[in-house]
Amino acid sequence: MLHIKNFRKVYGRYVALQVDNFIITPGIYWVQGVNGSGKSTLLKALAGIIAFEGDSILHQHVSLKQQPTAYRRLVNFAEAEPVFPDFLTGVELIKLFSAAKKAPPHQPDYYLESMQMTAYIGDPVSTYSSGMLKKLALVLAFLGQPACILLDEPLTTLDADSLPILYDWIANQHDQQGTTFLLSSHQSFAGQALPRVQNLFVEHNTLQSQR
Ligand SMILES: Nc1ncnc2c1ncn2[C@@H]1O[C@H](COP(=O)(O)OP(=O)(O)OP(=O)(O)O)[C@@H](O)[C@H]1O
Repeated sequence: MLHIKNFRKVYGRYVALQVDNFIITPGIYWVQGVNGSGKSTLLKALAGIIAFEGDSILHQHVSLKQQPTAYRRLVNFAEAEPVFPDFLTGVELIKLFSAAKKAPPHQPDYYLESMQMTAYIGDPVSTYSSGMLKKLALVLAFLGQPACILLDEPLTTLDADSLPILYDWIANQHDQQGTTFLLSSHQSFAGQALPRVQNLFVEHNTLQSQR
């Protein structure tokens, strides 16, 4: 359960997003909103990547503001358009994230094999296509034992073969670990392969469960 409390994000004088009190119960959520509505702002803030007023509290006691390290170990995030230092290889990034997230040994192997990434994962990320970078960002977001995984525009740049694999990862992680997912998109959800998806809307500079 994620409790968003007295949330306010301003860019200069512009109030991009305000969420007074919102509880996200365990589940898989499709966070929908038009371009510029504030989806990335919400996910980055909840991931602890950008500063905001208010707090995000996991499981009623792990506060992003009070226990930032513990919170960030439990809340994983993949950017819409991931950027990594060019000179690092996928393997090095996986090692870095595995250490930070305390991932069990060999946890990445399943993801790398199922998304057919083993042939290039040892290469520098400067040689990756946008889809290859996206897959790497998705693998990194599953490392450790996250209570919550935030995926910003997870479907963009993924090829048709990779989509059902990602849906399998999400469904298995949710069923086996109880991980909550927030998946943002400007489109309606159309992935029948993923059951029990609930809708959330970022509209009118706030987060709501109904239009
Ligand atoms: N760093 C920033 N500085 C100033 N304004 C920003 C910044 N980042 C976002 N904004 C503004 O905040 C609002 C929300 O942006 P955000 O990127 O969160 O939207 P989004 O819903 O993710 O959009 P998209 O679907 O196009 O990715 C927009 O009006 C945007 O112009």
